[in-house]
Amino acid sequence: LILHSSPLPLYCCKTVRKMKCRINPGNNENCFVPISEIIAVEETEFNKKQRNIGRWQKMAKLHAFTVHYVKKARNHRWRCSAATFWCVDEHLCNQWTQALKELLEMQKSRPKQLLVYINPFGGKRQGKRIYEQKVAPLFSLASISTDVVVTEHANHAKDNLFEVNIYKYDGVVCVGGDGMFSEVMHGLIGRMQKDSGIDQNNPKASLVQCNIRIGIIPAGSTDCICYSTVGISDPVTSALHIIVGDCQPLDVSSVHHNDTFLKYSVSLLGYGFYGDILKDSEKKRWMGPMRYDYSGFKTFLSHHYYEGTIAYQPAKHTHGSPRDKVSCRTGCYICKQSEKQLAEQNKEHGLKKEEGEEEWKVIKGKFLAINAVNMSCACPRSPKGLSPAAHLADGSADLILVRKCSRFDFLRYLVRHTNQDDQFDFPFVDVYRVKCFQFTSKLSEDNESNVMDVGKKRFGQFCRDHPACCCNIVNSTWNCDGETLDSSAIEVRVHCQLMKLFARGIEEDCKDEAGHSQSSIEQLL
Ligand SMILES: Nc1ncnc2c1ncn2[C@@H]1O[C@H](COP(=O)(O)OP(=O)(O)OP(=O)(O)O)[C@@H](O)[C@H]1O
Ligand SMILES: CCCCCCCCCCCCC/C=C/[C@@H](O)[C@H](CO)NC(=O)CCCCC
Ligand SMILES: [Ca+2]
Repeated sequence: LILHSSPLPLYCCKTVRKMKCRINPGNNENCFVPISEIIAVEETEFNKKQRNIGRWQKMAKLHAFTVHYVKKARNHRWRCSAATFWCVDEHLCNQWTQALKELLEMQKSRPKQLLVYINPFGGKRQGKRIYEQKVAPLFSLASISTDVVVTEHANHAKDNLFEVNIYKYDGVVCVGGDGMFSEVMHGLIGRMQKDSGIDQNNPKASLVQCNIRIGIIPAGSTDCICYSTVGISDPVTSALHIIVGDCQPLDVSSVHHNDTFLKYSVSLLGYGFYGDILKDSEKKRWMGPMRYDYSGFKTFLSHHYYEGTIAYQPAKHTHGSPRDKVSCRTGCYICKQSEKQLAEQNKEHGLKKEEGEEEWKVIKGKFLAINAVNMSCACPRSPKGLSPAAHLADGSADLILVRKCSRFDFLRYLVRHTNQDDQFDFPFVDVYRVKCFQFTSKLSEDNESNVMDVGKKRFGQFCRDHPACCCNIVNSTWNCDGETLDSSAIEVRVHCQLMKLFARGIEEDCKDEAGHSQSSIEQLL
């Protein structure tokens, strides 16, 4: 929709929230709105205030309609803006309204019915207010009907997803943080496997893709998944991505221990530093999002390292590397290629044979942190994330090994998560792009081979009681997307594009001076 240069005698006024378009066709300030970014079209009553503009004042009767559309602001923020058009010809006005409504009806990827779960206790406990004040009015404007469940306890959403008729919905929305998203994801993926007769406890099982998209309205403490897939943690922006029906496939890792399914992960699987932060911060939930800063500082000072063995299979199917200078962006070429290649491989060889044939690389050592990330893990604390070049949907994870080093060096490493310097450019940091890996701690290896004597056990207890001790005898815990895992020995496999989000990845910022996006010219009406 080109707002000012229509050949028809339609006029646009700067009504609801300033819109930079003019009725003068000679003016250069065009405003392009792709149909895909129109939120709604409404017949509008022309009130006295609006009529009271110069030459139109004398006209007898004016007919009008309003186009609500996505306005892209800076830093990936989206807002709902509106432009009202009017003319004297009622038939012409109706024709425009009808034509635009028909075009909107043709946008088949838009959701019509959503199931919404709100965690009232996530983050700063604002979930319910955020949904009611900022999101529900937009859904209603876009004629989306919703069934809303305010959760009453942890796992409420997950359990509910095994009971309801999920197939009548076009998507599931979670209002909360990464933990709430994880619940909904486990519910949906688990339900899909159950309905297809797939045993989640089999680490080699080919999981069934989940085509019901999840939308995240950020109201948590880290909101890493939202930030990494949209570029900002902002409820209105996320609601608009849901309304326009965006679709972003996402890799999911399955985590097993001895043929028992533990959890799925989409963002961070962290042992050592991030596991210890999480374990400590759980006791401080009352502090809200601040708990991570408190526990982060404490864990940094404790400077614990852990001994163990990692075995991994490199992700040979993907063209990218974790040291690339380019990041995953909307319509990412590498993600598309990986998807194609994996599909071909699976067709030719079958998954089991392929994995069985490939070599495993083994690394033993003492680590301050072992992090496996399926996406960059960008969040407001670290805008480029733990692995800036990680891809959302390439079927691989970046395995980051931070070996034992001095506190000062570890601090230098952490600080690089917040600036433009390369956090992998340290002799004590290694990063690999993998499709699966296994970890066993030295302690559990020793336990299994029965070499652990009583003295060591006592020493282990001593170290737990004295966090200032950096010794390597106690186990850490795995932080799986913000939840702790019970087992330290795990087996992880990345499932390429197992699920989909209402998002489009991070868009390249290409704003003109007026702040309008220049993309999607082909889609213009
Ligand atoms: N009504 C509820 N009462 C208690 N816990 C809940 C309720 N609803 C959901 N939960 C649990 O609360 C946990 C944390 O929620 P959420 O992720 O929304 O917030 P957060 O932990 O502050 O944010 P983040 O995960 O981004 O750090 C989730 O794992 C979820 O299982
Ligand atoms: C001197 C300044 C140093 C600053 C260093 C900042 C580095 C920050 C990196 C943040 C990476 C977040 C990864 C995301 C993990 C989420 O799945 C998880 C659930 O929400 N959050 C945490 O575990 C919470 C993790 C909180 C970490 C602080
Ligand atoms: Ca990935």
